[in-house]
Amino acid sequence: MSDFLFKRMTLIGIGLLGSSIALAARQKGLVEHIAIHTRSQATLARAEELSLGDSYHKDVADSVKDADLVIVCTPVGACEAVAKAIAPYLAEGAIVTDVGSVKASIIRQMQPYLPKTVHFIPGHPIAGTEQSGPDSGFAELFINRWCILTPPEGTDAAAVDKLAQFWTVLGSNVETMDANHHDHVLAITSHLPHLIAYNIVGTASDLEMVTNSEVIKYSAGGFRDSTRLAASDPTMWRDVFLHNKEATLEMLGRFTEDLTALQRAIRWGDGDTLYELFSRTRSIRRSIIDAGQEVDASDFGRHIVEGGETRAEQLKSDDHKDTGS
Ligand SMILES: NC(=O)C1=CN([C@@H]2O[C@H](COP(=O)(O)OP(=O)(O)OC[C@H]3O[C@@H](n4cnc5c(N)ncnc54)[C@H](O)[C@@H]3O)[C@@H](O)[C@H]2O)C=CC1
Ligand SMILES: O=C(O)C(=O)Cc1ccc(O)cc1
Repeated sequence: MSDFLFKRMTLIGIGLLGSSIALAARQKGLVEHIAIHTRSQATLARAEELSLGDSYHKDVADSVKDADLVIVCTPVGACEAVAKAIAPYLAEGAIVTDVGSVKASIIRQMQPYLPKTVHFIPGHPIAGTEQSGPDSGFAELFINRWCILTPPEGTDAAAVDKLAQFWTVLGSNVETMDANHHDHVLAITSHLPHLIAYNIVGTASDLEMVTNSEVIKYSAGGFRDSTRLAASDPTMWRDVFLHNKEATLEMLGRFTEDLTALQRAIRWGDGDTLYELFSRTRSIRRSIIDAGQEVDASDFGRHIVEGGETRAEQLKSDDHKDTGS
């Protein structure tokens, strides 16, 4: 009997998430063989240079043959095409999962094409950085992070347990959730913050009275910390918003109303409203830090930034500075 949890893991897409899974699964001895397919020949060649897998496949059908675990690590918008392409070649009993940042759309895109003989269990590791591509991966990405599984009704419980075990060994805390609920939660905790970061950079770059070089020069005044997410991959985030349209628009509507209330308070010199909100939000933000969600495994992969501090160190010291009343 082998000790491997899976004999052959196929990764479709080998960017930040795919390469991190490859490195972590190898480090933990979870899989015997790692097969890699990705759309671009140059990326596949780079994955091979980095020795991320054991076999590299131009042909997606070829990559999934005999796999007992298939993880789709492409942008969300590619998942329907991937499901169509792999469906006829999947081994009976294989677990097919993904890492996409939205979940209901993944089920709509993939489930109709996948045979009933496989276990389809959508997943989302809430773990990442603003980097992308096969060079950006690192084995510690998933440590102490949540991984949400959204198995459709009727999914085999033993298969869900086996996939949960995979993520647990990679260091994650696993939770199962309804896909629609996932999409609402992530709309506010992840998708809206990214949209705001993209927007604030866009607004700043369009200003006539402030130059781009001034924005860069004086970015320590809040701009840098609040806009890191705007460096994230444009294809990935285009797909997230197109595929989590309803929940994002709902959260954006709420956000816009609240922002209008703040605009009003500033216009009318209503300091009490501003003070009350800022006090409440400060204590919420501090409780997130206290819960240990801020300085996380993804900081292992971050580049050292100016001044020799990592993002984690910066955040720690910034929070420290913040403690005055
Ligand atoms: N970047 C992040 O922080 C996180 C991303 N995710 C999700 O993980 C997925 C992948 O994201 P990243 O790894 O960051 O993206 P990435 O841009 O680093 O990598 C995507 C990979 O997919 C490949 N690809 C694109 N279309 C393809 C197709 N049709 N067939 C095969 N390969 C294709 C690309 O060549 C690339 O290798 C996305 O769905 C994203 O929503 C989930 C958690 C965190
Ligand atoms: O860089 C960050 O802080 C992120 O928020 C990474 C991230 C991006 C997308 C996800 O679905 C989950 C995590």
